[in-house]
Amino acid sequence: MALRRASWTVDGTPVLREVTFTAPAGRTTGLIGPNGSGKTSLISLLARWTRPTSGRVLLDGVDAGSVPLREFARRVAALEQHTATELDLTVRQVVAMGRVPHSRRLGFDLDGGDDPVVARALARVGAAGLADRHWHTLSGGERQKVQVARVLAQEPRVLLLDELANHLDPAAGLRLLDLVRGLGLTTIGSFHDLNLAAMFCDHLVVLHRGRVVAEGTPRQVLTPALLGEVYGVEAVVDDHPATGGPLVVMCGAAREKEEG
Ligand SMILES: Nc1ncnc2c1ncn2[C@@H]1O[C@H](COP(=O)(O)OP(=O)(O)OP(=O)(O)O)[C@@H](O)[C@H]1O
Repeated sequence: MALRRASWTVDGTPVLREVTFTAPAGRTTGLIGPNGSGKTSLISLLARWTRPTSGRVLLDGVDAGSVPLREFARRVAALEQHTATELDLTVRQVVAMGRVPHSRRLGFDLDGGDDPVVARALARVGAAGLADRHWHTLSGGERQKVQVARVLAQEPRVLLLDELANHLDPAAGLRLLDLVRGLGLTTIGSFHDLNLAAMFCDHLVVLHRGRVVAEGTPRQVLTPALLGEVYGVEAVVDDHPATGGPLVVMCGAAREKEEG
């Protein structure tokens, strides 16, 4: 999946500015950048929840907007940062929603009844025991796992993950990221935790005020100079003792510049 000079402007305010990058096929691309830099907005463009004001979103080399929606949903699955909390559905039904693009009938079996893909997806994220629970009774971390099961049930080729590690304890976050990486899909995810991004991504794209300001491997991108410029932090970048990749150690935040 790729963006070519994609911009998104809301009420005259540019949120994304001429963003261009290609997510390597079958690899994990991490979007990083400070609060408000445009990560969620970028995922929204890729997921077709919003349209670029100018520029293009490409899926397999063609304009993503020209791919019929059902076909698009068979190829691309997205995990939102905030999912509705008030759904009156069981967990199995939520995961079964991932099967909608594959259903031949109009409508679909909301119970996900005998669909083995639904059961398998729940088992893969360690949430089989939650299948009959009501969605609105789940904790934040349990919801996150169930949403991952939903996107797995969609059997996509491209995965878009906005803050996958949100709400998850360290072990649960690492397990889900391991699972996702092991799928070998083209994955694009946003991260606040730079060390998780470094561990799980082959490629990083750094956003700052809606622009791409750096791109490359975690080792190329995560430098003290870039972290200072983009995040306003003093940081040391060491070698991770387990992965051999970069390990970011925050030493302090520079004073915030006053607006105006
Ligand atoms: N629908 C909208 N209307 C107006 N402004 C918006 C809208 N969506 C996003 N923005 C603004 O665009 C900017 C980028 O927001 P976005 O949510 O993409 O950033 P982000 O990098 O995901 O931030 P965070 O790390 O805080 O989640 C922010 O200043 C936000 O207020």
